[in-house]
Amino acid sequence: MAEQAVQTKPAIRVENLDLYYGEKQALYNVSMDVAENSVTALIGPSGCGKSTFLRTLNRMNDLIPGVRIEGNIELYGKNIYDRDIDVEMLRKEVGMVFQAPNPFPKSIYDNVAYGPRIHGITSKKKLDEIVEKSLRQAALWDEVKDRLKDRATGLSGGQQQRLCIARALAVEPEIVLMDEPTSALDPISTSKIEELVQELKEKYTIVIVTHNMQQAARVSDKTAFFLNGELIEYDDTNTLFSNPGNKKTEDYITGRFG
Ligand SMILES: Nc1ncnc2c1ncn2[C@@H]1O[C@H](COP(=O)(O)OP(=O)(O)OP(=O)(O)O)[C@@H](O)[C@H]1O
Repeated sequence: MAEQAVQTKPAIRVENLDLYYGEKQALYNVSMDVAENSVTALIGPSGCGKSTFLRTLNRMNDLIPGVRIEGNIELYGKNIYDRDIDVEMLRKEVGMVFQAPNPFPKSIYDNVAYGPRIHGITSKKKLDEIVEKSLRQAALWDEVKDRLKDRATGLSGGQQQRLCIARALAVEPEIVLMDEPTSALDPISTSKIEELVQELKEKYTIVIVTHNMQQAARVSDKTAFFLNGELIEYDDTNTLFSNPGNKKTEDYITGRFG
């Protein structure tokens, strides 16, 4: 019997996605599959729709008045825009890390324990375990283990961003969305986050918006190039950067515009 190729289901499947802010269309017929345990980078010039697209994946655009979405987004085969979707649960499954580190004005411990507490975990022992595990996963534990009760806002910018990653991981998401997570950070903190992204894909599926093409090339398995709300090219990162299939991609990655 002929050997059959193993078909792995994508973690995320986007089909024919259009998004409008009022009258203005910001995404045009975007389709994309994202494989589990991979890093996907979204690149493109300012205003091309990268952040808008990222936010559709955990329905963060729902919070913006006048947004209209057509098309389908499935997470493990389930349409996340179905009526019966619990958006709170969706955002637990699909965590998010933002451009500027935004820890709560609470202790380091309470920042990480925040999500688990909201989801009903009260046992001190269990919370201690989650806090330690999440901080370890975010490569921050050793730096903060002796000052968990200190205020998070006293950490450096890079540490705050790793804390925000730990906070996102504490509720055990499947997918982590990152919107330019290093744009406010110095080069050393940036490389720490980049290393971390590589480690995290063992357990999580990561979609990251970046302005920095070198960063996309360093951290991602697949890259999606957006222009004026359209997905122009989506391919293995090596292929997209070394042998782009579209002239517009080539012009962008060689710095002809952007
Ligand atoms: N809340 C909003 N209301 C109306 N229009 C918006 C809103 N957010 C974004 N847009 C518009 O949608 C388009 C895509 O914006 P988006 O922020 O997704 O692009 P981007 O590629 O992430 O840009 P940048 O790299 O500058 O963050 C732009 O034309 C932008 O002006």
